[in-house]
Amino acid sequence: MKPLNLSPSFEPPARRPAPLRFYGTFGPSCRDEKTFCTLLEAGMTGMRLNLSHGDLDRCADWLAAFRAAQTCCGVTADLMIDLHGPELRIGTLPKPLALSRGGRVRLAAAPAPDAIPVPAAVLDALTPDQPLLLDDGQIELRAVTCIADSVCCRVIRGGRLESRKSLALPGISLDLPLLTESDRHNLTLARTCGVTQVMMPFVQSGGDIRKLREILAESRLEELTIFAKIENRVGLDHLDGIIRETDWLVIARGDLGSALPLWRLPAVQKAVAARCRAQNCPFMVVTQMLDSMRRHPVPTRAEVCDVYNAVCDGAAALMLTGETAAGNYPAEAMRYLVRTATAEVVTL
Ligand SMILES: Nc1ncnc2c1ncn2[C@@H]1O[C@H](COP(=O)(O)OP(=O)(O)O)[C@@H](O)[C@H]1O
Ligand SMILES: C=C(OP(=O)(O)O)C(=O)O
Repeated sequence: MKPLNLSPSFEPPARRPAPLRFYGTFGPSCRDEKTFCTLLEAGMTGMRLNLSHGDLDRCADWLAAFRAAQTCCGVTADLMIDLHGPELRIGTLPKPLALSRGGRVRLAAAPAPDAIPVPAAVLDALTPDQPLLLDDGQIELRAVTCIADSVCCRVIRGGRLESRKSLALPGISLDLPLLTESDRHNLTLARTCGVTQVMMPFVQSGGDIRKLREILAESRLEELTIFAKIENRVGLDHLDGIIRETDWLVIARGDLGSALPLWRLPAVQKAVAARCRAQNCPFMVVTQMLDSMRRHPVPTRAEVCDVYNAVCDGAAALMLTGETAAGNYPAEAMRYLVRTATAEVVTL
């Protein structure tokens, strides 16, 4: 594997940008006024809508509840849209699929019973033995036979696969457009929906951010703050150019963790943080910060340490994803996130 062109630095942050920002993610567990009020009272400063799971117009009720909660609590919060962009995901399944180790499963471009729907570009790129990582690497498949419109895979690591989960093809880089048709449609709705910030997935170069700025300007959305997600090796290789162009950088550990051997992720996170600090670029750390709180009301010791370490490394924002979107304890998770990140330094 080519060495990453990043030198780690363990210098303490020059300054802690204040105040810290905290985000939750909309989803089935986080869509009513009461929940939003609890999150805002806990210190949340903004919500992110992941457009890979639904368009802005389909979330009108959620957005109205979020606005009502801000009025009720007397605060103003950010509304961030996370574009679909060139991210690879599986399509919609009629029902979740149970995949067992050693079993076989078919990938197809068109919906078919018991097949996983994937973009046609994925089928074209697959060759026998190519690994596929699904749902941030929870599930692993290996291509066995590849024919034009269908690929048969062996299940290496099984699990329960739900609709629209992430898909990574280690070692393969597909040339996909910066924005999808649905992204362009959502941008036309952004102003009326009160969007204040936009997250761009799989940023590959400073040029991607310049292009996004042009598109935002054409849509009269130039005031939106841009958050560039670093999610793969190409993004890491072009980090300086991306930092120069973006307003914020996002260390998006879900997809980034599938693009590298997972044990290298902590060192890469530290190195990206150091580069952001050196160039005075505010950055956000995201994904699985309090993942066990999807199922439990109290986080693990390792999770609270991860949150605090991210702040010590200079993160100016932290975001919860599945913990608020689809977890059982969204309010408790936000409370732990804010309290841990803002806990006083201890001198012994
Ligand atoms: N807008 C939405 N509509 C329905 N479900 C959603 C939405 N956003 C998120 N979710 C659910 O919450 C989970 C976690 O959210 P997120 O981390 O944004 O997605 P993912 O892990 O798929 O990138 C998603 O996998 C999905 O099940
Ligand atoms: C937040 C992330 O992006 P997504 O939820 O789109 O996978 C991530 O990859 O860490």
